[in-house]
Amino acid sequence: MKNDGFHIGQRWLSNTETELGLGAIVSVDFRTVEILFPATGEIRRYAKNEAPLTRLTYAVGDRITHTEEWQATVTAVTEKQGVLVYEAIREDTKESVTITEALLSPLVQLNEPEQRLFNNQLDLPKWFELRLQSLEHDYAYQQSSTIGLAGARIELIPHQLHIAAEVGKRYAPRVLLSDEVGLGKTIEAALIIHQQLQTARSQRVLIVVPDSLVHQWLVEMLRRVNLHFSVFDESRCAAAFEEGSNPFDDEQLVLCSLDFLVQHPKHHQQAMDSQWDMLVVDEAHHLGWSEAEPSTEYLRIEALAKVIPAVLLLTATPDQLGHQSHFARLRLLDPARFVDYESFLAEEASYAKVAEIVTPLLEEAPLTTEHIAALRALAPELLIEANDLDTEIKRLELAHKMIDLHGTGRILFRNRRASIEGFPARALNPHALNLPAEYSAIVDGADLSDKLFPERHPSVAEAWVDFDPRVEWLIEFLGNIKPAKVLLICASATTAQQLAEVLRTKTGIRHSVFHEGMSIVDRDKAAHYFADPETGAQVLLCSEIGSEGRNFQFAHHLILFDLPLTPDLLEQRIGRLDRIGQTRDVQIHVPYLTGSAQHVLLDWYHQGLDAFRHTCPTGSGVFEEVSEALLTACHSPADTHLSEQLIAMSQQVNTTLKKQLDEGRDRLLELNASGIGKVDSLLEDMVALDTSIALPKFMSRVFDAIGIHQEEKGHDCFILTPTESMVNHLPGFDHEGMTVTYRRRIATTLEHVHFLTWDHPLVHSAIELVLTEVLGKSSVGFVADTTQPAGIYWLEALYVLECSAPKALQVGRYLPPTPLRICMDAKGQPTDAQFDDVRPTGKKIAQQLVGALKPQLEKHISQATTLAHSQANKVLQGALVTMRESMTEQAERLRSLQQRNPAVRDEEIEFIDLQRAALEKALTSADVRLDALRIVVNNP
Ligand SMILES: Nc1ncnc2c1ncn2[C@@H]1O[C@H](COP(=O)(O)OP(=O)(O)OP(=O)(O)O)[C@@H](O)[C@H]1O
Repeated sequence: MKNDGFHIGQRWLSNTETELGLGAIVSVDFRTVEILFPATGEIRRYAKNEAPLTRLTYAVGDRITHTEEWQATVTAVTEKQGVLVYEAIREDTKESVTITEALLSPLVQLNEPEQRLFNNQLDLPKWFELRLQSLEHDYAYQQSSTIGLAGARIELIPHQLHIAAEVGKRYAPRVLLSDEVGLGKTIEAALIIHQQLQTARSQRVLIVVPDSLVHQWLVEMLRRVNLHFSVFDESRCAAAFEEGSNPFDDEQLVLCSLDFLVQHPKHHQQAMDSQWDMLVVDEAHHLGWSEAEPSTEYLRIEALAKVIPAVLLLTATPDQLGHQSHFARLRLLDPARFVDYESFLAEEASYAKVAEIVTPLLEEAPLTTEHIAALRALAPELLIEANDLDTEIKRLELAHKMIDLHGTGRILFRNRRASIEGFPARALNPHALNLPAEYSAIVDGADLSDKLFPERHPSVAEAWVDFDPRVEWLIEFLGNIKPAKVLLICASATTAQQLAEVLRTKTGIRHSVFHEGMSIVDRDKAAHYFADPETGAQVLLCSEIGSEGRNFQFAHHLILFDLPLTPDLLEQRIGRLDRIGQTRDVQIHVPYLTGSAQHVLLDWYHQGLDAFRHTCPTGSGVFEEVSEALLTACHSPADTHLSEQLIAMSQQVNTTLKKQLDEGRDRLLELNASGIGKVDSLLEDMVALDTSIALPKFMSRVFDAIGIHQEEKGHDCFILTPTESMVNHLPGFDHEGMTVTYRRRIATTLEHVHFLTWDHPLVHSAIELVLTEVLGKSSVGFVADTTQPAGIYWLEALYVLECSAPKALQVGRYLPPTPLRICMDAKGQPTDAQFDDVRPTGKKIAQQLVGALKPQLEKHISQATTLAHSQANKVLQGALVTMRESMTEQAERLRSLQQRNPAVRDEEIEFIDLQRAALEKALTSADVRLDALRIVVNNP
């Protein structure tokens, strides 16, 4: 619209102070114009011929906002005495209205790049780069193999990364993480949760752990992956229950104890009623099950697992409560795959055969006709064709399918120490002591518990500490070994407390206790006191609850004051010290009373299973086979013949079971986990990210642009503080100042330092800030290219291909917001020119340039938009292909399973088909939006 001068009532924008909003002319005289900016209440007076103002005019189809804050769409524009009058349709009431420009809202902000460009709302050219880089980095991040993994404050340990990457990228993963004790299941779970959250595959996570591990999990989640979980217990839930609201609905990330859910059915129901994406259960061996008598623990978790799509169960000793319970947990994870215990046992018996058939698929040698026949016979439902085997990738895929359908499934992950290097050794130090006469009558009785733990018999309730030689041995041992830290584990809380009392009254040894009779807070205080390297306790006296999950690897001496009856529990106890992070050999001390039932156990573990010096993965299997002989030997410890028989039998069973495991289950797990080169490339990506300077460089520009001062502090650390010109509130930024590092090594040693990675919330909010600001949507800048004529110009147009869909569809896994940069030269030809150092031009020159080039620029923008659409179409087609492949694979797996198992319901397959249709619809509705424009002029 033609502008024939200033008139009262017209609306103008300031070119220099865009934050003033839309101004209204309040007076005009011969030489000056006065303008009021109602949004800020400020008045400016300018010389008419150089006023830095741009008239805001709308065209038919534009959306305008009235001072009363309703919106309308313009249908016609007329002018009366220099003031524009808009005919429009109100969006809310659909009425036709007439609005003079004086009634436009002063809070107008021009969002569209073209609108801003041609209304002189120009920003510094660096903001265009920041927008482009933010979009590009975010896109690369969404597509990266390291998403959710790179930002964890951990050492890069391959077996953990492999599992985390494999599981974390799945949609609603349901798996059993079953690494041997202390290999990092908690860390793996943290990585998976983090990855699922970062990719928006999950948003609400419920973690359930034993009482004694609540605090440790809370701290690990925060420390390792920056996730703040809320601890739920009776006190937190009771009040809300009274009010009738569901407290679980208030938080996204909740941590509670299994005991809490078992003790409080009403809170369990509340947890059931809240909608979770992921359930994590640690020490899942507590979920005991048998056909006749499933435990309450099992039933509570089973109920949750039925309504929560993703489930992670963690246990190092899946057979601890028997093999049936292990089966039940697998069935809980994948009811379609694991149908009944009998067929599971039969299937397990044929694992070795499956492994034998699958192995050649993973090798380069050609398959024989016998092999192909064997494959077909084993898996007739897969209808294997010769061309299913003609490339390495197809063979690998088939191998995994076979393992999934006929082997351990895709849901069981187990890393073994045997295949991981670098663990220190374990040494057994048995300390033989005489059986005191005071125990004679007790151990001669019929009760096995009395024989194993005579000190717990009521007749010696208080007195045993005075005559049991283990007590004196303990005092002497602690004195000799001082100041080395010692963890002592015994079966009962009373024993631990009584030993503590002796240490308190008879010695000056600093000690602490850890047992189920203490509150969670007191237990954590005790563990903390033990961990303190300077002034802490020398010894921590634990009941059995100290044998699970806790991290005590800073100590190198473990006293087993008594021995548990099952090998898995022994392994859990030793695992407190023998775990990742242990720097020395673990010394296991067993003070035992000669000729007692404990003596039998010691010999059995040591000679029958070699379970002290090495992890014994077959322990529970041997126990099931020889338990009768073991109990008989414990009942008659004096009969050395019984013990010898027991040991010989155990050795034999152990050898057989080990062979079966090696050839069967473990071989399959190994084949499944091998991933062939997968983890190597992931590790390379992680190391490349760790050493890349892209993030520090980008963040330093972002901090600079948004007004955060970054000062180098030494040790690869920086201090961030706000400057006076900080443009906006940045979520996650501490205005008191914060210390950050980009180095993993620093982050894993200095806990107070924030580890800035592409995963870090501060990096995300900085990117979001850049992209939600209008800054940078239009700009003009100079480059100095002496090889090109002066005055030549380019138009850079930045588009984003994006699609909106319900969050639950997680459409971002196929099509994250995708930036498309199109550059046009002055002749209207697309070019791949890139500009590194674009300088500001000064506002006035920029406006003149835009004014002069407007007709050409409009043409270039329309050409660029056509190009962007065609590029976007290619990207979209790629996304559709990937989505269809992945959905087809999921549906096919269920169809294959359905042929063997009628428990797979048609609805499950239909659900996948429905999802595919919804994704198809969402993806095809993806559209391209213009995000920013920059004019670059050569001015050498
Ligand atoms: N990648 C890692 N970087 C640094 N520390 C690690 C890493 N992995 C594990 N750890 C540390 O090693 C110890 C054992 O790890 P974690 O607790 O995850 O093992 P776990 O398998 O869950 O143990 P358990 O079988 O006893 O439950 C912990 O102290 C943990 O913090």
